[in-house]
Amino acid sequence: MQIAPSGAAGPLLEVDGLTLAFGGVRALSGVGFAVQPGSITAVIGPNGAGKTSLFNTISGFYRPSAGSVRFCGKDITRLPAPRRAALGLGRSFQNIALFRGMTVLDNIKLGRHAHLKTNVLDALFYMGRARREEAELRADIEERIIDFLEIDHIRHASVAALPYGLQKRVEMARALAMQPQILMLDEPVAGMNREETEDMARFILDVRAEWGVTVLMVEHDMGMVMDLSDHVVVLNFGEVIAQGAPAQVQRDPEVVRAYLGSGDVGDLRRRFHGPAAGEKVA
Ligand SMILES: Nc1ncnc2c1ncn2[C@@H]1O[C@H](COP(=O)(O)OP(=O)(O)OP(=O)(O)O)[C@@H](O)[C@H]1O
Repeated sequence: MQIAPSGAAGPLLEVDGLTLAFGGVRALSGVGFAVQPGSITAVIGPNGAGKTSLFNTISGFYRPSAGSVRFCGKDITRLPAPRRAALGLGRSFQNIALFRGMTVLDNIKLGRHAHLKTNVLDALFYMGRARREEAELRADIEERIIDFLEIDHIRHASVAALPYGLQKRVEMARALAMQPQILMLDEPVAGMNREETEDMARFILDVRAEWGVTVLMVEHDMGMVMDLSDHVVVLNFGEVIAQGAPAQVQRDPEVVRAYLGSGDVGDLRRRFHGPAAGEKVA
């Protein structure tokens, strides 16, 4: 099942020479990589490496001082964030950005509004079409996204009352309701326990397999990154220091150095694979 066509051949998203500074701090320096349609691409890097700055620049919240962002072959570098969302760039946030006083269903509906074809004038003069779209919208949300993410039982619950793992899932549902071609997930399993992490990993794989949505994520959980990703981009101090297949990136000496302030190679191995059987973690 695919909710949006993947568009032009070639990379779905291309970032080239992206540079961003906050006063004297260079958050991004000439960052470049491509996201292939149907792939799962992960951006990793130590704290402060520039991952969130990169996400905010791709989705249009920050304006880069140099470089470009191309989506489906089109230059979108100067496009405001809502236009990018309407084109098919959906995203979730590191700190959940849901309307906590609203229900799950209402939060998801807000995501879908980025895509409604009816504008205000249309709505005034062609109420029939608006109502049809509303009905389709409800069916779409209820039958597909809610079922898919297994949140049927909480559709009328207030978001504020939900456990963290479920709130993250609702945020993903809202992003999916935008019918994105690419789903950008900012730390999708941060703060989750092992079971919640495994559930979310399964949903990410299913989003790609069943909905044909390309995934770009920032994530600190190295086990998940290495298990799920086709392509890994490593940032350090705002620069891409390595990129490639997970196995290739793990062996890269620059990546090892970037992650190893302590010089302890075992630390990196644990970050990538978790503790070995019987191993005590300090
Ligand atoms: N709004 C801002 N104003 C000033 N400096 C900022 C701002 N946002 C980020 N920075 C700086 O830019 C650099 C990159 O930060 P960023 O948050 O993008 O890194 P990150 O890789 O996402 O870190 P983390 O893993 O801790 O979330 C850091 O030096 C940070 O202090």
